[in-house]
Amino acid sequence: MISAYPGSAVRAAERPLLEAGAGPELMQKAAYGLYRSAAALLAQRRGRIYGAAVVVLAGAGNNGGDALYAASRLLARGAGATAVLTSEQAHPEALAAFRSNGGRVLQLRDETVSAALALCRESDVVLDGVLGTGGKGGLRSQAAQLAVLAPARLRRGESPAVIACDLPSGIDADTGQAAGPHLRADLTVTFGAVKTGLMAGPGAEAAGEIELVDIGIAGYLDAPAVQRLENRDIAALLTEPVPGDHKYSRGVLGIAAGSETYPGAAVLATGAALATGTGMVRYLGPEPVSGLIHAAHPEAVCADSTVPLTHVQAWVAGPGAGVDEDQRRRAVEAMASGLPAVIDADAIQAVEPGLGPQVILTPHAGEMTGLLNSLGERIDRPGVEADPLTWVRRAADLTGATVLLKGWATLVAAPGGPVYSQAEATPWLAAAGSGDTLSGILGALLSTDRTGTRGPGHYARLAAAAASIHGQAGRLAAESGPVEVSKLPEGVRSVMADLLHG
Ligand SMILES: NC(=O)C1=CN([C@@H]2O[C@H](COP(=O)(O)OP(=O)(O)OC[C@H]3O[C@@H](n4cnc5c(N)ncnc54)[C@H](O)[C@@H]3O)[C@@H](O)[C@H]2O)[C@@H](O)CC1
Ligand SMILES: Nc1ncnc2c1ncn2[C@@H]1O[C@H](COP(=O)(O)OP(=O)(O)O)[C@@H](O)[C@H]1O
Ligand SMILES: [K+]
Repeated sequence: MISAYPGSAVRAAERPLLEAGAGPELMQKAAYGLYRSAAALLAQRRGRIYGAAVVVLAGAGNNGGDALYAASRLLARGAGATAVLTSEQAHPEALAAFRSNGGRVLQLRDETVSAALALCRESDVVLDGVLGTGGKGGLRSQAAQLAVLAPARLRRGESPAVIACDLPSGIDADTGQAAGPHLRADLTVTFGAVKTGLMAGPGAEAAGEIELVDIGIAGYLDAPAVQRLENRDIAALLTEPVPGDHKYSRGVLGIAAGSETYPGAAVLATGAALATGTGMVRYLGPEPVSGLIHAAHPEAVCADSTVPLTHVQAWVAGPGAGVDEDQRRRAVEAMASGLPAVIDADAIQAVEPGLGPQVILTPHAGEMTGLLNSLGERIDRPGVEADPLTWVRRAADLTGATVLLKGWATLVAAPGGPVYSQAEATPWLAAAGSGDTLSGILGALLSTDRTGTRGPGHYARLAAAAASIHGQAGRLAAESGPVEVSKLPEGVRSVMADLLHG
């Protein structure tokens, strides 16, 4: 489990140590961790550190100090380094150490911006030490022009690799918002604790990989604000059949999805649920859709019945439901059933406040915007995308349901409770029908759930697990080319096999 804390909480945890005079020691620990990561990356890419070209973007504060000290260590191993100072001030001791190890300095001004960008582009690694947890708003003045730098992962290039010191400069350490221009990284080396701003929204997109450097403040932190499940956490949530099982005891999933207009959604959700290991799918919907489901998945049991007359352990309602009135009624019945229920796509329009955490809403940003406005908030889609952490919490609190907000980092909030962020996905998953498979995966996890846990956050954990399995299946599929959503269940089966037996 990865735990993340707002930048403000990390600063508060550091305070007693700073007051006790441990500031320089903390900075050396941070800088050493940054140096180690940069050295490993350089060794991997070019075989050795000697002769590497390093650029440090250094702001006025301690973030610049960390980056300058890290670069000093690279200088000591034979790298060449230039510090681009984005402010008239720089951390004095760190800059002195950098100079005395042979580092060159370029003051960023209007007339040196293009030289600075050229230096970055010709370098092997750029250390972003412009702003850290002390940053307010986006990059300003000439530093804003550095935001055009694209990390190697976004250019499919070898160099320069961009390493963010603590967090990408210009990103809000608490929310992940980008109030203005910001830098983007291949790797973020973060100090003391992962910041929540690296787990959500623009911050998650800008961070790249995340590495945590322990600087000895863990004992001063309270409960995390956001968590991320790792595979061992997900494995602990999964249920395997045991010798005495029969199809009903393994868990039956009811799926009320698809319509004459959008029949495929039901096929995709069913396929994904079966690949995740539900014992049985009972499908409710119109005959033409049942026919397609039977053709693709003969094991599914289909009827044109109602939710109360159908015996299952969990529901999925909404994918591809369109304006089908029967499917809408089934979604409302599923929400009222008291059973775990995934409410997706068109069914989200039927949501009313007063739900319980066993109801899991799975909007994308557009559906989230509609939901929030129907609940009295005034927010547009760009507003949701800019600060998804705030809005996913708000939606959970307003509805009483668990809310999963899809995106590059998928966020899950339990009402009044924990928040999870999963970022295993690939942008190849931004494809029609991809969300339908996510609801099938989540439905299957809910139907087979035998952990016996019903405490706060349990449904959020299962939803986070589903998002991770979906994301990992997408990554696996993308290894052999563009993702064909109808083939995604094959990836889901492999990911499940690894989780269960890996
Ligand atoms: N406090 C500590 O104990 C430790 C802090 N560390 C590092 O220190 C960082 C925090 O350092 P600071 O508090 O000095 O803050 P920062 O280095 O994040 O930046 C603060 C400076 O930038 C200016 N500034 C703020 N927003 C700006 C903007 N939008 N455009 C231009 N200038 C802006 C401020 O006026 C101030 O001079 C952490 O992120 C981390 O990298 C590490 O050395 C570990 C220990
Ligand atoms: N840029 C992205 N990077 C990674 N995953 C993404 C991205 N955009 C969307 N996804 C994922 O793809 C899925 C898309 O779901 P959704 O928009 O509901 O699709 P549909 O309604 O067509 O089935 C979600 O799981 C979402 O998290
Ligand atoms: K930074």
